[in-house]
Amino acid sequence: MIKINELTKNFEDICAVNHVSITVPDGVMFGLLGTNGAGKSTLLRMLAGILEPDGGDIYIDNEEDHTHLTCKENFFYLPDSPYYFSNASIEEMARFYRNQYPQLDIEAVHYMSGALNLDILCPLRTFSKGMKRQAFLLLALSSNTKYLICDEVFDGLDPIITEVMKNLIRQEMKERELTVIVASHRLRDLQDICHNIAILHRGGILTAGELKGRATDIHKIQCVFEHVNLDYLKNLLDVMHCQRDGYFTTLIIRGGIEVIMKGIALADPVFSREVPLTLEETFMTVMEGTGYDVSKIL
Ligand SMILES: Nc1ncnc2c1ncn2[C@@H]1O[C@H](COP(=O)(O)OP(=O)(O)OP(=O)(O)O)[C@@H](O)[C@H]1O
Repeated sequence: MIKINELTKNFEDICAVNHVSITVPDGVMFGLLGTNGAGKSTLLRMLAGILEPDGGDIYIDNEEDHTHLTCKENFFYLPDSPYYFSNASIEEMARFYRNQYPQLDIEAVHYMSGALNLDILCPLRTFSKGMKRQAFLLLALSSNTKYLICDEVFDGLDPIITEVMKNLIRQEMKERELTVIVASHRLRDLQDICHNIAILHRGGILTAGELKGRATDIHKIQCVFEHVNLDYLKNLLDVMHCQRDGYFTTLIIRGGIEVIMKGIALADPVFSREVPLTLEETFMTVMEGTGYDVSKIL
């Protein structure tokens, strides 16, 4: 388990990460979402031990000093543009990574490269962007680390390979409790694989919680009213977004679901029910709440 407590990083007068606290349970995929410049990469780089925090603590499996060698063996950090030697192939990179990750499974590298139709001996510089991403993801998964930290994970992958990679990651999470922390803007790709998310903005956390549970405390309620009094509802509940479409009124509301449903019942609906909120809707609603111009994102 990773526990981040009040983590802070400044670059001169920019506060890139501002007192962020997050807990990442074992065996899950944790998605870090946020606008450009929100602080996602900086947070990941501190987790990977590349950047020194200015404040706060990182506990890995209850150990505070995660720069310790045994901890490093448990971390694979995959940056947005991974480094490789000029003529290196997948096989050479596997041998290089084996110095840091003695548990790296060379057979798995061969198997996955074959399954993905990647030439294991071909220089990586001749690969397309998506092929390079596949190569580094398979190297990362074969390294058998407990934690995989990715700055963008499915970027550049076509829809079929994205599904293949998701399945490989799911398998590793299930079989050996691999924990993946990923910063990404590809919300649709994260929707069905992330267990937990945190939305960052200007270095701080806007919301965090389980994606499928109700821990984010944002709910989407579809209602039909004979006579709707939106002002009444807005006074009663923290209505973040409201859309009317024919008979239907769709409300996105922050708060506990029981309180929300009781509040809606007071407005005397003909019909009301909670419907699932997509990751995009969660993100847009949270960002709208900060006054962010969401049209910049879409
Ligand atoms: N090495 C650096 N020197 C100075 N400022 C930096 C440095 N790295 C990041 N920053 C600043 O810190 C803030 C957070 O940057 P970061 O790269 O963590 O954002 P991000 O959420 O990953 O953004 P994006 O989605 O665009 O990749 C930005 O304002 C950025 O300009």
